[in-house]
Amino acid sequence: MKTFDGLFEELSRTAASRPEGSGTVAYLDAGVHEIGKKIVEEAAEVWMAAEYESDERTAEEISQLLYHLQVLMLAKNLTLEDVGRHL
Ligand SMILES: N=c1c2ncn([C@@H]3O[C@H](COP(=O)(O)OP(=O)(O)OP(=O)(O)O)[C@@H](O)[C@H]3O)c2ncn1[C@@H]1O[C@H](COP(=O)(O)O)[C@@H](O)[C@H]1O
Repeated sequence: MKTFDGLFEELSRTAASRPEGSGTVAYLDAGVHEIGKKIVEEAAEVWMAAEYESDERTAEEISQLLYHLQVLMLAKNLTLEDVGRHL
């Protein structure tokens, strides 16, 4: 099972190596504005799933929101420590 920190390490490597066909690279190239729109979309999907769908679907939507938040962190060169010190 993947953890939040483990995914961030993986995405950091992906951002540095820029493998062919990576969705993460495509989002990073699209920029903060597009990543931000994706975060708002995924947040709404989390809300709708929590109200009207199963726990499994809600967990899936939460995973997608967490992914897009991490992509934004990478786009802004923010580290886990930058975020963690506000928790
Ligand atoms: N965990 C995720 C992940 N969660 C969500 N997403 C992206 O978020 C999208 C889900 O959003 P939607 O439900 O709106 O689906 P969609 O309509 O197809 O969205 P769009 O791609 O059109 O924006 C997916 O299509 C992926 O592009 C993710 N993309 C990648 N990962 C993981 O990130 C790692 C690196 O991925 P790549 O960069 O693609 O190699 C791998 O371990 C992947 O499993």
